[in-house]
Formats: sequence, C-alpha cells, structure tokens
Amino acid sequence: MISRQRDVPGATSAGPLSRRALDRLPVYLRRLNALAAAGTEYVSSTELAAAAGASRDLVRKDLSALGQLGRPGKGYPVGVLEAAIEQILGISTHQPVILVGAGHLGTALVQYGGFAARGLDVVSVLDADPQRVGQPCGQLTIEDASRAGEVIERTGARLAILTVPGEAAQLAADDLVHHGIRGILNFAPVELEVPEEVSVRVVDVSAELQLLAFHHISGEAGSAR
Ligand SMILES: NC(=O)c1ccc[n+]([C@@H]2O[C@H](COP(=O)([O-])OP(=O)(O)OC[C@H]3O[C@@H](n4cnc5c(N)ncnc54)[C@H](O)[C@@H]3O)[C@@H](O)[C@H]2O)c1
Repeated sequence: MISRQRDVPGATSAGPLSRRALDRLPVYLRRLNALAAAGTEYVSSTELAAAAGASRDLVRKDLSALGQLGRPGKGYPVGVLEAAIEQILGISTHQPVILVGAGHLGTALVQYGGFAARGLDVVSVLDADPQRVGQPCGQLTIEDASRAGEVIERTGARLAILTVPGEAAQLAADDLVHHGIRGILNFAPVELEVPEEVSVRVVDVSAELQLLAFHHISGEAGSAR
C-alpha cells in the first residue's frame, strides 16, 4: 500500500515508538489475533518477524517500547501483547469513522465487516448525489454530504474514509477538516493538502499492482540472465 503518514510517533510507557514501528504494530496484531483464536499462549519474535517481513532484532526493538513483555525461554504472552498493541492503536476504545462517497468503492467498504474487529466503527456514510441520499448502504442510510458538520458533531468522528472522485476530493477534505476530522484515509487519486495536524494515508491499488508488475518483470529479467 502506498501510504503517507503525517501523524506523530506514539508515546508508550516504555518510550516513544518510531513511525515505522507504529506501522508494523497492526501486522503483529493480525498475527496475534490469529494465534489467540487458535488458543496459542506464547509467540516468538521469530514468528512475528516472519509475519511482518522484518528481522527478529527489529521486532524485539519494537516490542521493547511496549514494556518488559517477553518471558525468557517462552516468548511473548499472546494475550498480553495483543492488549498492549490494541491499547496503543486505540482499538480497545472504538473509534467512530465516517465514509464520504457512497459509490462503488465506498459502498463495498461500508459493507466490509472487518473494521469492528480493528476497533473502528463506520458510523455514517455520506454522498453529494441527491439520488443516493436516503438510500440504504449496508446497515446505514446515506446522509447528505453537505451536512457533514452535523454528522461529525453527532458521531464525534475524527477519522474519515474518502472515496469521492478525484476532482471532488480536495473540497470534500477541506470541509471534513473544517468540521473536526483529523485523520483521512484517501482513496481518491489526488494528493490532498491538509493542515499539519491532520494525518492523511493514501491507498493506491494501481500503484501497488505496478510495483508488483515491476518486481515480477525485473525478477524474470534477473533469472533470464
Ligand atoms: N486507491 C485505489 O486503489 C482506488 C481504487 C478504486 C477507486 N479509487 C478511487 O476511489 C474513488 C471512488 O471510486 P468509485 O469507483 O467508487 O467511484 P463512484 O463514482 O462509483 O463513487 C463516487 C461517489 O462519490 C460521490 N461524490 C461525488 N462528489 C462528492 C462529494 N463532494 N461529497 C460526497 N460524495 C461525493 C458520488 O455521488 C458517488 O456516489 C475515485 O476517486 C476513484 O478514483 C481508488
């Protein structure tokens, strides 16, 4: 995923986590969730390193910022580590999220059931098209994007997913930021300009595919040599 993050690194009881370490936490957490579901009690740094595509030393360094959680000869207690990471990522307290742009992509995302397990609740979906306002979208009813301010005040959302066409994205983002949104997951193919205190992450599936194609082609070229 091509992503750009402008938020500050996390502070933990054991010290600050770098931005890159913060980026790895959700990957560790995904592995920990699977291990917990399978009833596994301890996990090694080697296993987490394999899941994250990182070195064992890096995993140990990342996790040392969460406190003295490792047990000699056993590894990390899965439940304890899960809880520590969830706390840092704010997953133990559910975060309301709004989605702006209830088209093909937006509708699919609203209907995705996996956000809640990550501590995220999509609480409102908005669109500018009067034909779409009032229509059902998953469990929600599409609200009028011109009333984003009221929706943000009502829901307390600070995070938004932006799935509007590129030409509408900057104005939509300006409006969201004006009304208190502080984190935007942007799918639109434009670079948003936002104030320093607002975090933007960009999702670009095409760029990811291009990268894969590049690696595939250069891999083939390398093996043909
Ligand atoms: N990043 C990726 O990998 C990726 C993949 C697919 C699509 N996209 C992008 O996601 C966006 C949505 O794609 P789609 O296929 O769902 O498009 P779509 O046309 O189906 O949906 C866009 C929706 O946004 C609404 N809209 C337009 N202006 C708005 C505004 N100011 N406020 C609120 N809603 C508004 C439209 O009424 C429409 O319902 C596009 O920008 C597209 O380029 C990105």
